[in-house]
Amino acid sequence: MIRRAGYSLAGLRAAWRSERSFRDHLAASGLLLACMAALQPAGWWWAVIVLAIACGWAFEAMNAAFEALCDCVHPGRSPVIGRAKDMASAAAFIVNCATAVLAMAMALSAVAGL
Ligand SMILES: Nc1ncnc2c1ncn2[C@@H]1O[C@H](COP(=O)(O)OP(=O)(O)OP(=O)(O)O)[C@@H](O)[C@H]1O
Repeated sequence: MIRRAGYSLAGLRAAWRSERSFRDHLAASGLLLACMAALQPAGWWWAVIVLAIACGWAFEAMNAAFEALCDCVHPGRSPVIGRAKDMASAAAFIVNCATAVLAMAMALSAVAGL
């Protein structure tokens, strides 16, 4: 159990070091959490947004792992690899868009006092 958690932390470190989009994502998450601390939305918003942020991190990590695997298995250019990477990127993009919509809804409801 502890050994497996160590592998996971090593994976997080690798994603942090090698993937700019992963670092950008963590920075955006910190900013969103800081906005929430300032806006003080209803308690359930914290659960929803933290879950969305965690999904975003997970998808970014999976996307980074998939890209690394593609580059290892097929180092040269290939339209199939390009499409596969685009689709993995689209998966992370969808989660990030959903998080952005939730963040806007949270901000509106906090400002409106709901
Ligand atoms: N081997 C390849 N063959 C063809 N197209 C590729 C290849 N590698 C990357 N691409 C294209 O370049 C895009 C960016 O790929 P790259 O591996 O550089 O990811 P990245 O810059 O880290 O992107 P992300 O922000 O999604 O992490 C891919 O989505 C794909 O369209």
